[in-house]
Amino acid sequence: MTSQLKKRIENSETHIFKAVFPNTTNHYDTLFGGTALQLMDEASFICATRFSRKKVVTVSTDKIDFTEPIPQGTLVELIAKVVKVGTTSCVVQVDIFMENMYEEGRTKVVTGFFTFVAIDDAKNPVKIVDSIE
Ligand SMILES: CC(=O)SCCNC(=O)CCNC(=O)[C@H](O)C(C)(C)COP(=O)(O)OP(=O)(O)OC[C@H]1O[C@@H](n2cnc3c(N)ncnc32)[C@H](O)[C@@H]1OP(=O)(O)O
Repeated sequence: MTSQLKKRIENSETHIFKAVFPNTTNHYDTLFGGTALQLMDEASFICATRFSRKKVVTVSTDKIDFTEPIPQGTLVELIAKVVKVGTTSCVVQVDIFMENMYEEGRTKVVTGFFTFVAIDDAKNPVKIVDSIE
């Protein structure tokens, strides 16, 4: 991988923080799974867009495991990073980290992989980056 491509990947790493307020939780007072998926899709979309600076669409997501509940009143950070670059596609890894508001330290609770394809105005796949120098 060239240094320019590495720089592009580094610059497009995307971080989003959220407070787990009651409007995002389920009847167990933990973050609703569908909300977590929506946040992950959004973070990965922003990352793929900033990486390519082109129109991108989600073509696929891999299996996503919810290894720990995320209680109401915690803070979460989503970190999205390009981990694979294809011809017209790229794969973005999204991790969700959970932390207590009043304690240092955090735990990785969810990981997912999202594949995006760059498209033109006619919705046909185009190169994800114009030239990989
Ligand atoms: C941001 C949003 O909300 S998007 C909304 C949800 N997403 C959509 O509506 C997308 C709907 N899907 C589509 O329009 C089409 O499937 C497209 C444009 C994404 C791809 O069209 P295709 O004809 O499948 O393209 P094609 O076969 O040339 O594949 C394009 C790339 O996608 C990859 N790809 C296609 N299907 C998959 C898949 N299921 N999993 C992983 N990668 C895939 C291919 O490997 C290829 O990558 P590469 O060029 O880096 O090697």
